[in-house]
Amino acid sequence: AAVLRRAMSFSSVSAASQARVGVVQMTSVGDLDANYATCSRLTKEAAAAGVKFLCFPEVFSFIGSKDGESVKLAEPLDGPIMQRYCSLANESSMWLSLGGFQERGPDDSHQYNTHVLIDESGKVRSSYRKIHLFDVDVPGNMVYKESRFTTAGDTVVVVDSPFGRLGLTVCYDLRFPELYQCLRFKHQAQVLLVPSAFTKVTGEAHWEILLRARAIETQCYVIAAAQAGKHNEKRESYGDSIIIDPWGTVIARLPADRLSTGFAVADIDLSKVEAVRSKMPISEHRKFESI
Ligand SMILES: O=C(O)CNC(=O)[C@H](CS)NC(=O)CCC(=O)C(=O)O
Repeated sequence: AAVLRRAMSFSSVSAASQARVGVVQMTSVGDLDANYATCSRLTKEAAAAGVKFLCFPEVFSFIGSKDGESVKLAEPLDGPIMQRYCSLANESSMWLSLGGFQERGPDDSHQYNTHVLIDESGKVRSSYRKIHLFDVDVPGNMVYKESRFTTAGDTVVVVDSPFGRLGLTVCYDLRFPELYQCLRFKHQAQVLLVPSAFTKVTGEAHWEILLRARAIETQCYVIAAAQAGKHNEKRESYGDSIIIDPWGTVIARLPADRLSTGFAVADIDLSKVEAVRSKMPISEHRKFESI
C-alpha cells in the first residue's frame, strides 16, 4: 500500500486517505458556559458541513483576565469541564482537537497548558502538555510570564487518527522548529496541530511565516486554530486561523482583518503528503540527524 501511495500523483483521489477537517476561530472570554456554548454551536455547524475533525484554539474553554484566575479552575482531564466536551464529540461523531486546556497541575498554584485530542466516541485519545512557555516581553505590548502559573510538559506526542498521524503542539511551541523536526523525522507525523492565542503584535509579524515554514520543512499539513480579537481589557489575539498543505500552500483561512467567530474547512489528502515527500525526499538528504 505504501508503494502504491507513493506512485500516485497530486491530483489522484484516494477515498481512504481523504477527510474534511475544520479550523475554528473564536474570541474566548472569562466564562466557561459562554465559551462552551460557542464551541457547541460551531461543532454542530461543522458536523452539518461534513467536517469529521474540528480544531479549536488555545484557551478555548476559558481565558482569565486576572492573575491566577485560570489556575483556580484547572481540572483533571476526567473532570466535568472536559467531560462536557467529550459528550459534544460523541453527540456530533466528531474528532476534536482542544488546544490549551487548563489541566490541573502538580500543585495548587500551577496548571499544565494541555492540548487534548478527543475521538468521535467522546474518548480522550491523547494529550500533550505545552513544552515551551511564553515568558516574553512583547514589544509595545505587555510582559507575559506563563511560567508563573504553568508547569511545562516534557513529552513529545503523536496520535494516530483517521486523518493521519497527528503531531500535537501549542502556540509558542511554533517558534521551536526542533520540536516539529522531531515530530516529523522521529515520530513520522503527517499533520501538525498548532492551536494558538498569538498576540496581535507578534501575530502580525510572524504567524503566517512560521506556520508555512513548519509545513514546508516538515512536508506536513498544518492546522492552526487561533484566538481572535479582544478577550478582555488587557488581552487581544491576532486571529488568522489557517490550514496549510504539505507544499506550504494556504488551503483554508479566516483572515486576521475579519475577527469573526467561525470555522474554515479543507479536505486533506494524505496521498499529497506522500507525493511531496517522494518527489523531494528531504528525509534521505538530511545531514544533521541528531533530532
Ligand atoms: O495564558 C493564557 O491564558 C494561555 N496561554 C497563552 O495565551 C500563551 C501564553 S501567555 N500565549 C502564547 O504562547 C502566545 C505566543 C505568541 O504570541 C508568540 O509566540 O508570539
